[in-house]
Amino acid sequence: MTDFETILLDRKGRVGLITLNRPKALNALNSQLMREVVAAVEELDADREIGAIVITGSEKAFAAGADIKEMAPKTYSEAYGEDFFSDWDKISSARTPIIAAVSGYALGGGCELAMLCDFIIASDTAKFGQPEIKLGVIPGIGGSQRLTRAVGKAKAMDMCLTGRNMDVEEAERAGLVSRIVPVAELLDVALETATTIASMSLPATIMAKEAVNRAFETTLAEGVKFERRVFHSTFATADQKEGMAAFIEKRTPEFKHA
Ligand SMILES: CC(C)(O)CC(=O)SCCNC(=O)CCNC(=O)[C@H](O)C(C)(C)COP(=O)(O)OP(=O)(O)OC[C@H]1O[C@@H](n2cnc3c(N)ncnc32)[C@H](O)[C@@H]1OP(=O)(O)O
Repeated sequence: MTDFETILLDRKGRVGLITLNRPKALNALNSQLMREVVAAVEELDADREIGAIVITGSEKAFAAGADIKEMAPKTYSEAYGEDFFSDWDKISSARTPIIAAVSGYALGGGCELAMLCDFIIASDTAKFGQPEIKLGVIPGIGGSQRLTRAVGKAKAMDMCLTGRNMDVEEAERAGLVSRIVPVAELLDVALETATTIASMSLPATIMAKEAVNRAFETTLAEGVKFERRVFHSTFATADQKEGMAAFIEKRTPEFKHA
């Protein structure tokens, strides 16, 4: 396991928990934190004993965005030359389901990190925003694309052009957040949810994630065809036999994740 300084990595049964841990900077995403989050996701994703991942921050801030102090002096040729922020794409390539457990500020890169996860469970104190416009830039980790897909053009334009924050009720109504829970219960609910996911057949959860994500990248007809082919392939797994046998025998399935 890698040593981490700006995140904490725990394993809780079949769930991997990544906690952003730069409290003095409200979890501002500097290059070290970014490297560590990507490395932790890759490590957990490669571990067949892990069936779901939770990424969380502190009560005050999931993350207040990319580290403005680190980023401010960058030149165009540095940003372009190093393909600044492209490493974050590795999070969306993870096959294991990832839940963002968001409390407090999820701004700029913080909102984008939450949207790189598969869904967001938020506390009643969560605030989401893409305030980059106020800094003279635009989102750079997919905010203009993923926010638009999540909440539609009108709200995404409003957020990206004014830089205003959404409170959690607005975010839930708009479809950015799957559930709102009291702040004191956020981590427990996220871990319980992740444990539920991790108790399902791992091949089936990976296939379900891939199928839902395909909906954003293809036509309806192609997406339905993709889903059907993947559905057919579940009949090659031991877990399909076990899941259906367990239903018929009125018992809890014992998935082998194979
Ligand atoms: C990835 C891209 C391309 O999409 C771009 C981005 O993500 S750009 C960044 C977008 N985020 C922001 O613009 C939010 C910046 N932060 C704030 O507006 C405020 O900090 C706040 C509203 C979230 C919270 O305000 P407050 O409670 O008053 O706390 P502060 O005193 O402002 O902050 C405490 C401490 O944290 C540092 N901090 C906060 N955010 C960042 C950040 N994004 N980068 C670097 N540092 C940040 C802040 O400077 C304070 O530290 P000190 O200066 O006191 O040492």
